Amino acid sequence: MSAQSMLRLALLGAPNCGKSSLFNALTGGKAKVANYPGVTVEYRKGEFALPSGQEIELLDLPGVYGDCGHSMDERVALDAVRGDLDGERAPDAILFMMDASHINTHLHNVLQAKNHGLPIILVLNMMDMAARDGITIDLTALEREIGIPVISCVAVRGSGRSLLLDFLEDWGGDVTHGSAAKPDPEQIDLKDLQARARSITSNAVSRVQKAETFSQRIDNWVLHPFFGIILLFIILFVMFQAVYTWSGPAMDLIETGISLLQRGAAAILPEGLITSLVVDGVIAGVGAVLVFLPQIIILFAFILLLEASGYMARAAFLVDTLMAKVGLNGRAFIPLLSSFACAIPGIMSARTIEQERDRLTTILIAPLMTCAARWPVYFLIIGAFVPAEKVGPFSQQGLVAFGLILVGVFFALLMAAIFKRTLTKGASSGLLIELPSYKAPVFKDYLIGLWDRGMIFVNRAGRIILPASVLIWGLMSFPTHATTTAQTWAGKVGGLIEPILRPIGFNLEIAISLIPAMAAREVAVSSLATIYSIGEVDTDVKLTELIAANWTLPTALAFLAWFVFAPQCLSTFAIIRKETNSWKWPLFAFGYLFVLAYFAAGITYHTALAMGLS
Ligand SMILES: Nc1nc2c(ncn2[C@@H]2O[C@H](COP(=O)(O)OP(=O)(O)OP(=O)(O)O)[C@@H](O)[C@H]2O)c(=O)[nH]1
Ligand SMILES: [Mg+2]
Repeated sequence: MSAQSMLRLALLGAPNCGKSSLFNALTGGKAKVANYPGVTVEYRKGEFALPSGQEIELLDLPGVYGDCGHSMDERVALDAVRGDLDGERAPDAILFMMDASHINTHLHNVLQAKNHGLPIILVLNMMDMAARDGITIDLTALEREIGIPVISCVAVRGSGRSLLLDFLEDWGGDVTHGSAAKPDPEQIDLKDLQARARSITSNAVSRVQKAETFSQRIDNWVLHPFFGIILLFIILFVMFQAVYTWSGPAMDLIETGISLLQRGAAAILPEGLITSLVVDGVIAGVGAVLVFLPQIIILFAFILLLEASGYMARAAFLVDTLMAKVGLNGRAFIPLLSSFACAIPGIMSARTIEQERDRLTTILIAPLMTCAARWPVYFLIIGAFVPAEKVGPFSQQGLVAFGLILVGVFFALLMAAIFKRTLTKGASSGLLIELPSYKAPVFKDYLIGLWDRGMIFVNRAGRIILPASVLIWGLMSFPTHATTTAQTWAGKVGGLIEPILRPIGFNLEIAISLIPAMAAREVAVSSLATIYSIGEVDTDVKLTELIAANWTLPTALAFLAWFVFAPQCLSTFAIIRKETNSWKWPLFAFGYLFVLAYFAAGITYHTALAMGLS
């Protein structure tokens, strides 16, 4: 079948109604799915075929609340439907999706969407949730009143999608042949549209009067002004404790594996440069980062659970007052929280913020959230200098990690307050967020999500850390007559920036490791591993032990302080450049983060020295 006759359908609808879930299920796509509004901020294409052979190209779009496109993500969705996206034709028809459990508040949106002038059907998703909440919908009456086909759906279940697929068999043919009905437009103003929607729902939707829904009952506690905050704090605290206390055995296993591999390679390969390249360069470098995989998995096991359950949006609601105090838009919470995985999706999800200035403030502070690439650095230094003991029932290392994250958050809030009073002055609006219903995670999606996060970490080891380790090994190994690090090529390159870093307590090895860390922050760890492995004959000595033996405590603390700000991630600046469409803001972000990192490291170093730490 030619590309021309492939049917292009767009998934339109309010945020969090299940568009990406359906998209993934039908096309085998990997769009991010989570239980809060504003997950998808960019369009995505995928394909699938109906049993009849009809091929369909499906567009997953960001959620929209109407047809105005107040924020950047909404504009992407509306442009896609109107055929205004660069290099993309308009879709042939619209699958308008709606969360059936929120039909009363959302119905006017589908009436408005009829104005796009494309064949359209209403996919009433989450029928299972509607049933849980005691909502019954008369689909025939609804269809008659709105004047377009209405299909019920449970996107996350195979059986829940079958009605939709059956319907598409016939309708798809009609759309292809141009015989599918185009709806009559409803060119009336929003108020009248809402009134009409109300009258339709009063005829077609009935609701068993329950005193409180399941979600409301839980929210009495979760959103409580006092207990709610305590619960949020406990959740975050337990998360970081778990990262430390549960990861031990798996880490030991990986460490043993790596050292066996090193010994095996040393035994098989001929003595000399090749062995050194494999053992000290590749295995030591890549292994030094891979050993933190268990921690990353545990961290994401928590984050994904919070995202899927519907708690994330509640957390945003709880901290809204605090955010407003520093002048941050309530919508900034979710982009900032996403930045704990990586600043790049975080910065992109700032698209959900309507006010341009607030979006910019959020983008500028997103790199201060502790991204997954910073974890290996924290783990390494904490592992080397903080004893693995308990303070009461708590892991001391977990407490320090939690502290570092809070420092990052504190500075993010501080910088936001400063930016909002200077660069990005202007009123912010409060948080208007629709709280999703609580849901148990879809187990398969949860595991896939966890697997994907783990693979991102492992792939980076292959794509970035491996070449960087080979590079550092090369620079460290030549000229072959060099007897000290300073005499090697790496030493010469590192020596260029070392004088700038010496006043803040950094040694030559750190200076060298920071250069390839421009590619990814965790490369600092793999580079240190390679640098120290080359001088070390015994492969069983752990990197933490080498660092503990070679660095003073003030240097280690300064290094940690540097990484709270860690300006050096090139991909972050590339995405800031793209999202702000200017060079000014990435350069500014780099500049301010660099100054902060430098002073934080310097102050930490000299304070530690003055306190007599060594
Ligand atoms: N119980 C139930 N949960 C569903 C159903 N469809 C989706 N979900 C869940 O609803 C949440 C939101 O799903 P998404 O697919 O991310 O929603 P979206 O419309 O793409 O959201 P945005 O990208 O924010 O616009 C996720 O937690 C899904 O697992 C359904 O039919 N039943
Ligand atoms: Mg989505």
